[in-house]
Amino acid sequence: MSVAIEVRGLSRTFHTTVRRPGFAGAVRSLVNPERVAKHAVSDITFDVAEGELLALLGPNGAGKSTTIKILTGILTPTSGEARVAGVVPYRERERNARNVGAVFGQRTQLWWDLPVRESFAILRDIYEVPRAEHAARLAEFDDILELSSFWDTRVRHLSLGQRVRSDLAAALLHDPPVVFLDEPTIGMDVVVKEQVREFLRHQVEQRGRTVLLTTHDMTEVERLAERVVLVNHGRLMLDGSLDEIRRKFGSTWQVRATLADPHTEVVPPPGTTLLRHTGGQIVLGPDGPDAPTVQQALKAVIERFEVTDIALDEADLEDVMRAAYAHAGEV
Ligand SMILES: Nc1ncnc2c1ncn2[C@@H]1O[C@H](COP(=O)(O)OP(=O)(O)OP(=O)(O)O)[C@@H](O)[C@H]1O
Repeated sequence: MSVAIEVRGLSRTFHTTVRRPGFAGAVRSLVNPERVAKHAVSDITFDVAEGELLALLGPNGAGKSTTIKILTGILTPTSGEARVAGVVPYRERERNARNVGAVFGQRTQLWWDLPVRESFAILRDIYEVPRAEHAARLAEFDDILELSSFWDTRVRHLSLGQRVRSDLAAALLHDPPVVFLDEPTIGMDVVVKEQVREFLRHQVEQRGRTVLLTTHDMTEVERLAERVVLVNHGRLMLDGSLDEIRRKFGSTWQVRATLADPHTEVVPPPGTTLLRHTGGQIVLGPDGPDAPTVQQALKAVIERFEVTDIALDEADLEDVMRAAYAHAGEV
């Protein structure tokens, strides 16, 4: 399979000046500014195959947006190389713009004072998309995103969910093979989130687009991505399938039990750890090399606590990622 996005040893350092505290410090900073280097992205290497949806994950400040900004041509790297659909984005910005669509969940690329449909028409003219093709694509997007109910409304009057759906359509109207989405569903309700996910699945599976997505929503990752790249402090910590991440950082089981008396003091059985304790419900997972087997754990929980209900679960992806981030922080 061909590679759509190639990232090789990519680094980006920002230099900022810091103000020293107090009046004397401010004067000193003016005369002799103290410059600090922030390594937002450090020596990152990964590929995304054509038609693949990859989730780029990491805690706040990990370097995800900086990576996407380099790949969309907004930022130039300090060192390293990147290619998107064969184009070096920061050297050939215009050529790259034809090959990529981008949605930054926090910002809009639409014209604030125009009805959505007029924004679409402007984009059609900018990208020189034939009218019939444009109309057909818009109808296809409308099928899933239900844009026609609000596309005569000015962008400034749209709700967040309507605005982001419009932004998604706008980003794909020129039929780019590669799509970058930086937290596209942030702040949306579950119905709109599901609509956006269905749209993305359709674009990847039916249209063969390549998608690089950042999100903090683990449900989204589970529903959409097969592969995940995890970054922290600007460095790549892991590149693998969700299954690999689960195997590496997830406990192999979780026992969920409801306590007969919610006020019971919970001391986990040896070799287990208390993952959550809300109301009368406890969730335990294995801890360390001497963790019990799942049968032993179930037996230990029943013996130790008076329970009204007990169940066995696969580890929750939120917990797996928390463990992965914690591990990444130690490296
Ligand atoms: N223009 C800039 N000048 C200085 N520092 C910057 C600049 N842009 C980003 N940074 C710093 O680089 C680091 C990485 O930021 P980035 O926005 O890429 O993180 P992120 O993974 O997208 O985070 P989040 O999940 O919070 O959006 C942060 O420490 C940030 O403060």
